[in-house]
Parts: sequence; structure tokens; C-alpha cells
Amino acid sequence: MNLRLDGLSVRFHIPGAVVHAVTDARFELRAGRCLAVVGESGCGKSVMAHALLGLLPGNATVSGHAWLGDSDDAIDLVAATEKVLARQVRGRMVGLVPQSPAAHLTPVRTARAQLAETLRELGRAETPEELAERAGLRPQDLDRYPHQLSGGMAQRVANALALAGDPPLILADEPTTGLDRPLVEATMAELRRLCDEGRTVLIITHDLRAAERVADDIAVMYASRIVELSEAGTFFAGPRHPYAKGLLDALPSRRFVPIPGRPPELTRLPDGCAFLPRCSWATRACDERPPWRRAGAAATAERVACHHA
Ligand SMILES: Nc1ncnc2c1ncn2[C@@H]1O[C@H](COP(=O)(O)OP(=O)(O)OP(=O)(O)O)[C@@H](O)[C@H]1O
Ligand code: NI
Repeated sequence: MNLRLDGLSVRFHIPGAVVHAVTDARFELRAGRCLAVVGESGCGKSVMAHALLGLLPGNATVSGHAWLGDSDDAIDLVAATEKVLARQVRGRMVGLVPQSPAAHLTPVRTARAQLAETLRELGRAETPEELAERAGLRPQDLDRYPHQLSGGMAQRVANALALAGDPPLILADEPTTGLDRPLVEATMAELRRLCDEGRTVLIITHDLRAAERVADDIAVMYASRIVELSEAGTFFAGPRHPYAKGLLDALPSRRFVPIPGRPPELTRLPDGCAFLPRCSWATRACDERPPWRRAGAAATAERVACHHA
């Protein structure tokens, strides 16, 4: 199932200010492909994912479109009513693997009870044991309460809940945070498998190594905007945006040099390029907002927002 974001923006209204959490996100993600969204903490990654599920708090305003489905019968997730989101979208069309799964599990109920309830809500005939097996859990793990589960087990329960309705689009928000390397590998391999079976997968991650392993495409977010969209091979061979270069250079396996400075406040974003104060390429042209322009070969959807890339 295709997902097409067309100018998706999210604003939070707080006393005396407006937080620009996501600004004008545009990309198309096709069935069978995996997109990794990367970027520093607070740049808007989780908010973008939650906007797709109608899971934002009351002080949020969402604009633009997020078309889910194939052109004729696509649903605009931004315009969809809560009833449509609850009955048709969440769990059935879109599965969310949440950031910090332990916090999303109900503390007083066993893993089995939570899987059973989700399966019942979705009207699935599958048993909790069958679902657990698909997510790599053993039957005996099902009798545990969330506090008795290790980080990796809690992650698997969260994955099982997200997969219960067999959704064609999976959003995984930091699915590997707190896991050790073997579990990171296993989780990523599982997401890749879901994708190879034809599902559409969007992963949010800080872990560029993990992204390199599984993603077909990389979207780099900075201060609420997507500033680069590249195929993974192109990206890891040489990203276009100076911020993306900075992210790669900061990796211990590469130059291990951090990007100087800090991202701007999302309540006070400049009119021009938000990366300007941290950028060694900046010129006067950067006082004007760089357009979201095509980059690379015409056959690709690659784009970048930088005057000098
Ligand atoms: N309810 C809210 N009201 C006001 N601001 C909010 C609200 N929820 C999120 N924000 C702000 O929106 C911005 C984007 O947050 P988001 O959680 O999407 O970041 P992120 O990129 O997922 O970061 P991380 O990598 O740390 O998870 C942050 O500056 C955050 O403080
Ligand atoms: Ni997040």
C-alpha cells in the first residue's frame, strides 16, 4: 500500500507560542519499500508518525495531506474522521511499533491478555500463541507482566501488537532503542522481511547503521523539515545536504566529529535555511529558504533542500 505525504505540517499551540513540529513534508513511499527517517532528537520524527494515525494531542493542528492506498481508493489520513481512523486505519491499515514499548503496555495485564484483547478488537481468528510465534516470542513469555519482560521481550510484544491486524503499512518509531546488538539485528531483519513480503515500512531511528542495513530510502529531517530524500546507497556513499554529511561524519565508524552548535528552537524558526548557523557552506543565498528540488538521476525521487548541494 502506498503512502504519499503532500505538504504535511503539524503545529502545536502552547501558551504564547507555536511549535513548528513538522513543516511541509512531501514524499511517496511505495509498497515493498522501507524508508528510514533520521535526524537529531526533537526534529519532528515521532510527531510526523503520530499525525498519520490521528494520535496527536488536542493542541495540535495538522494540515496538508497524507494519502494512504492506491490512487483510486486512497484515504487522506489528515482529513479522516476519528471513527474512520479507529475502525479502519489503526491496527488494520497502519500498525505502529511505538517508541519505548514498555511504556505502551498495560502494567497490570499479562502479555497474553494484551495480545488476546487486540486480536479480539480486530476481529482476528488467530490465537495469542500463534501471533506470539510470528513475533519471535515463546509461549511461556506470554504469562509475564510487562515489568517481568526484558527490553527485547517488551519490544517483541509491541511488534506482535502492531502486526496483529496484518497491516500493510508499518510505522516503527525507534524500534531498536535500548536493545543490544543481536536484538537490533533481529528486529531490523524482521522489519526487512515484512517489507520484502510487500508491506510498506517507515522506520524512525537515530541508528544510522541500522538504517543502512534495512532501508531502501533515507529521509533526513532537520528542525521540522525533510531536507534530503535519497536512496540508501546514494546516501551512504555521499549525502547531499551538509546536515546529512554532518550526521554521517559524527558516526564513530566514520570521522567521529560532531556537528557544531545546536538545532534552533521550533518556536522561532528562521525564514531561510534553518541549518545556516551551523553550516560551513552558508552564504547570503541561505537567508532565503532553499527549495525542495530534485537531485540525482531523473528516474529517482531524490530531493534536497540546500542552495549549495
Ligand atoms: N504536545 C506537544 N506540545 C508542544 N510541543 C510538542 C508536543 N509534542 C511534541 N512537541 C514538540 O515537537 C517537536 C518534535 O517532537 P518529536 O517527538 O517528533 O521529536 P523526534 O524527532 O521524534 O525526537 P526523538 O528522536 O527524541 O524521539 C519537539 O520539539 C517536541 O518538544
Ligand atoms: Ni521520537
